[in-house]
Amino acid sequence: MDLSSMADMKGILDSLQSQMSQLSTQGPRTRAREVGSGQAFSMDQIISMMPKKKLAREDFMNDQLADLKEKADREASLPPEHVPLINRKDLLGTLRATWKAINEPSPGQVMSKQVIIFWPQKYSTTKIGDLSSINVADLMVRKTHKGNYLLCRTICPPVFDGCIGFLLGVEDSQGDTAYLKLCNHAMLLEADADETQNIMPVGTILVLREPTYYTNANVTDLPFIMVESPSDVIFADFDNPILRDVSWKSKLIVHPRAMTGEAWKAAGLKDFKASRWFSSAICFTNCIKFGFDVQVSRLNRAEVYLRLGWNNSALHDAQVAFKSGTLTDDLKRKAVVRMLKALYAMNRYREVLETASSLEGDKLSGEWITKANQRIEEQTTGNYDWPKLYTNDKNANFSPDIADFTGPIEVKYDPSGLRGTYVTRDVKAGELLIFHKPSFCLSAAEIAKSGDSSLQWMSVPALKSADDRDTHRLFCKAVQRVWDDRHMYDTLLALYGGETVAEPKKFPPPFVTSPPLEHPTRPCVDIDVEYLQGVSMFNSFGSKSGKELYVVPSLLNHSCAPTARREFIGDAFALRVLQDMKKGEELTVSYIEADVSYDEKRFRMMNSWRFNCECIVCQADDEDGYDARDSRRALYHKMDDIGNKTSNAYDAPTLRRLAAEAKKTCDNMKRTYHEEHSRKAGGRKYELAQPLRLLANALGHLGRTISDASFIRQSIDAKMQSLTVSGMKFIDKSLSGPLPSGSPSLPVDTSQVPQFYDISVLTVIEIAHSFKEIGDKKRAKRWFDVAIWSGKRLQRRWNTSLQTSPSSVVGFAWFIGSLSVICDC
Ligand SMILES: C[S@@+](CC[C@H](N)C(=O)[O-])C[C@H]1O[C@@H](n2cnc3c(N)ncnc32)[C@H](O)[C@@H]1O
Repeated sequence: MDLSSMADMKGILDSLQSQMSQLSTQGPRTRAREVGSGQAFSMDQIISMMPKKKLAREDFMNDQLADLKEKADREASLPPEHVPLINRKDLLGTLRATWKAINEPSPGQVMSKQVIIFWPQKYSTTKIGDLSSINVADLMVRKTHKGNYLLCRTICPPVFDGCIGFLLGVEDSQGDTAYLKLCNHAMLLEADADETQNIMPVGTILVLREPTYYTNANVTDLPFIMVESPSDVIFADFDNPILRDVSWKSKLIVHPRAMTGEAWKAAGLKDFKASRWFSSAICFTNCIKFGFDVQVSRLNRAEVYLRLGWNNSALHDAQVAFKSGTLTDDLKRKAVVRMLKALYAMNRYREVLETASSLEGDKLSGEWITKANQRIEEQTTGNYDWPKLYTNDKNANFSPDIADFTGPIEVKYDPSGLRGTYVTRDVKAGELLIFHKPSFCLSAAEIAKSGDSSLQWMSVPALKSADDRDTHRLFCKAVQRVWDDRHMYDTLLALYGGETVAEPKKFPPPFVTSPPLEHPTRPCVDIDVEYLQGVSMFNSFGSKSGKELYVVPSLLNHSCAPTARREFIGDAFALRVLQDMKKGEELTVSYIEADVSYDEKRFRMMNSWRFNCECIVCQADDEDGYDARDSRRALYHKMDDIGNKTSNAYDAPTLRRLAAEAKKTCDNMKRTYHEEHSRKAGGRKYELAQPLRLLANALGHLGRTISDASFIRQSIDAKMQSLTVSGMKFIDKSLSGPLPSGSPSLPVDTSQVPQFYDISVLTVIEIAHSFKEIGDKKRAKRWFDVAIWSGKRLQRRWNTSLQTSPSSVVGFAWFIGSLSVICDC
C-alpha cells in the first residue's frame, strides 16, 4: 500500500481514530448516559431498559461493547506473526496528518474523543539488566516480547493524540522504523506542547521494556508498539551503560537542548519560571551529570521535586546539598527550609521539630515548631479548630493544613469475605473517627481549567466507561503520586481495584522506604496501570473541591442505612458516627444519595461499584417487587409536579385542591410499601420522605393562607412522618396539649443522628417554626433544641452557617436569624 499521498492517509487516520481517538460531532448530553452506548438517556429510561431483576456485570455489555469484545477475541485467537516493516516516509507522513487532524480540526467540527482499551494493559517488572535486546525487525504482532527490550530513538517530535497518549516515530540502531504509542505518562500529559518537546526532542533515546506489538484493527499494515505503563519506557541519557557499543546506522540530525552544564542550568531556570517542573527537573539533573554547580543544582532540583510532590527525593537532594559542606549560610538555610517542607508534606512532624531546631535564632524555626506541634496534637487527639475550618471552607480551593486523624477503627473481613472498616471500641453518635487529607486529588480548579469533557474512556475487559477526561486525569495524579513513593504504591495496591484485576494486597502493607529517584523520568516502582486505574475508579470521591482519593476512607463499604456520615471540609474528608455503636460493628457510609429509588440505586451501584446492595432498606424495596416500585416512581414524579404547582399557588381553592391531591398521592405511595417489609427496614421508606415534605408544604401553605391552625398541625405531622421514613426515631410526636409528663427534654431518640442530615435539620427547624406560628412556644423551643442538638452532635457547620449565612436556608433567612439568637449556637 502506497501511503505517501494524503488520500491514502485517510484510512490510517480512520484507524488511528478508532484505536485511540474518534473525531466526531456530537449533540449535547443529558443527565445520564448508558455505559458505553454513546447515547444519552434519562435515568428513568435507563431503568426501563435494564432487566427487572438484580443486575450483574454482564448487564453492562451493550451492543457496542459486544462488538468490540468480539473483535478483540477474534484478534486474540490468531497467532503472533511477523509483519512488513513500516517505511519511514509513510510513518512521518501519517504522524503529520494526525497532528493536523487533531490540532487543526475543520471549522465547526466538535471534537469528541474515545479511548478504547481492548486488552488488559501490560506492564513489565523485569529489570533491564535481565532483559536482552531485540530490534524492530524482530517484533511480532499480537505478542508481548517477554524477556526483551527494544532500544530506539525518536525521529520526530511527539504528537499528543488528544486522549491519553503520544504518538511517535522511532527507529532502532539498524535504522528500521516503528510506530509507537506512549500512553498514560502522567508527566507528559501534564506538559504543554513546548515542554513535551523539551522533554522528548528528536533523537531522544528510549528503552522499551518487554514491548507489545499490536495489529491495527482497520489498517492491518500499520502495526504499533504500545507502551501503557510509564515505567516501561526508560529515557536513556548519554551516560547510560546500555548505549555502550551501540552505533546508529541512520543519520539523524539532532539538536540537543544544551551541551554544557551551564546551559542546562539556564534551561532549568527558564523552565522553572514557566512552571514546567518536569523538564526543569531533567535540566537540573543534567547539570549534576555535567558536574556543574552540583550542590546548587541539587537544591534547585529539590525545589522542583517539592512542586511535583516528590517529597522523598526533594528531602534527599536537600540533605545531600546541606551535608556537602560547600554551601554558603544562605544556601544552607534554603536547604533546611526545603527539608522542612518535604518532611512536613510527608507528615513527619517529629522530624520537622528536630530539623527546625537547627535553625535556632531564625524566626522561621519558631513558625515550623508551632505548626508541627499543632499537627502532632491533632493527630493524637482529633481536636481541630472547627469554627476556623468551617469559615475557611467558604473559600474556593480550600485545602486545610491539618494532620490526619484516625480514630478507633480497624480493617477486617466479614464472614462473607467482604473487607470493611470496624470500630475497635464503643463509640457515641457524632464521634469523629476519620479526618484525612487526600492522598492525591484533581482540584476543581484543574477540572475547570481543562474545560474538556469530550473524552469517553471505555475498557472492554472491565466493561466500564467513563464519560470525562477527569477520571483519567485523576489516575494520572495517582501515577505522579507513586512515582517517588514506593510505600504509597504498595498502599494503593492494597485497595480494591475492581473485579477484573488481582485481589488487593493485605491492608495496611508493611512500611517500606523509597530510595530517591535515580532520574526524574524513571519512577521508583513498576506501575501496574490497570490496577491503579481500578483503584482510582472504585475508591475516589467527588466533592466540591474536585475528585479525591483518601486511603483509609477507601476501606468503607456502602449501606443505604449507614452507620457513619462523611463530610468534606475543603478537600479534607471527615467521618462521624451517626449512631451509638458497639465495639466490632461495621462503619458504613452511603455512596450515593440514599433517597433515590431502589432501581436507580441498583443501576448506579452495579455500574460504578459492581455490587448489589443487600442492606435492610434494599431488601425491603426488593421484596416489594418491581411493579410496586414502578408505581412508586411514577407517584414520586407526580408529587414533584404537585410541589411545583403548590409553590406557585396563592388562592385558597387551588391550595385546597393541591393539598388534597398531595395527600391522596402520598397515601397511594404509602400503599406501594409492604408494611411487613418496611418493618424489617426499621420503618425506612426513603423515597417517601420528599413527597411527605411536599405534602407538608402544601398543607402549611394552605393553613397560612386561610389562617387555619389545624392545617399547620397536619403539616407538622407530615413533616414528622417524613423524618420517620428517613429513619429518625421519635419519643414524642404530640402536636398539641401539655407536653407528655416525664418525657425527656428532646422529643427524638438521641442515640442516633438523622442520616439525611441537612434536609432533616431543615425539616426540624421548619417544625419548630410551625409550632411557633401556632403559638406553641414550648414545642417550638423543644424542636429548636433538636436542631441544635443534631448540629452540635454531628458537626459544627450548621452552627456556623446559621450565624454567618442564614440565607443559605432558602425561605428561612429571617427565622434562622432569630434562631441563632435563641439558641446560643
Ligand atoms: C471503596 S471499596 C470499599 C472497600 C472494599 N470492600 C475493600 O475491600 O477495599 C468499594 C467496593 O467494595 C465493595 N462493596 C462496598 N460496599 C458493599 C456492599 N454493601 N456490599 C457488597 N460489596 C460492597 C464493592 O466491591 C465496591 O466496589
